[in-house]
Amino acid sequence: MKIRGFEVVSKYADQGIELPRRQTLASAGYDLASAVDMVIPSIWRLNFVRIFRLIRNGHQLYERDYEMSEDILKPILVPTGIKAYMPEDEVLILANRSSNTFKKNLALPNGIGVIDADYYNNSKNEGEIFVQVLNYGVRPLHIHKGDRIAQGIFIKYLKTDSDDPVSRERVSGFGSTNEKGKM
Ligand SMILES: O=c1ccn([C@H]2C[C@H](O)[C@@H](COP(=O)(O)OP(=O)(O)OP(=O)(O)O)O2)c(=O)[nH]1
Ligand SMILES: [Mg+2]
Repeated sequence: MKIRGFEVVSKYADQGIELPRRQTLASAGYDLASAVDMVIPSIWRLNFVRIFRLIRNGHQLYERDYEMSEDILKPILVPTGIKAYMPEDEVLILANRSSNTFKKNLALPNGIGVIDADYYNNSKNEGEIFVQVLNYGVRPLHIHKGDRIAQGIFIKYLKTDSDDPVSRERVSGFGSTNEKGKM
């Protein structure tokens, strides 16, 4: 019987994606790895672009410059090629690995990632888990396919006496339940 677990999303089938594992008997987190090779640019460099625009515009920041720099500064999404299923009253919490901050200057800007049970197999991206990251080091960070990037911890969550969800299902993720739907 299926209760909770991980699966490879169909986009990455037969691409050698391994299912997340715990490293030791008493490790809480299942380590999630990057599904691709990619470069995470340094936020300093990105901020430099913003400052450069400021100077170029004679210290007058136009609305479009704000918009552009905000776009540039969006966190990078690292695909994992993995989806997680679990009972409705559970959630998979994505947490950073301590070694990411100590060795790689890599932060999860959302603090923790919340992977809802109903994200699994959603019609937009099949429930693929993405790890939001920011590289606060000064150099670009090269990530290789298979590098462990975050850890996922399954936990049960509680509901209030007057619990009344707005909708019965989710469409996708990263702002899908937002009325403006812009994420
Ligand atoms: O680091 C993350 C955080 C979230 N998600 C996916 C799973 C989660 O179920 C969905 C929605 O996340 P969340 O509820 O944190 O974002 P939101 O901004 O509230 O979006 P939504 O309106 O879709 O709930 O996005 C990830 O893949 N990685
Ligand atoms: Mg949400």
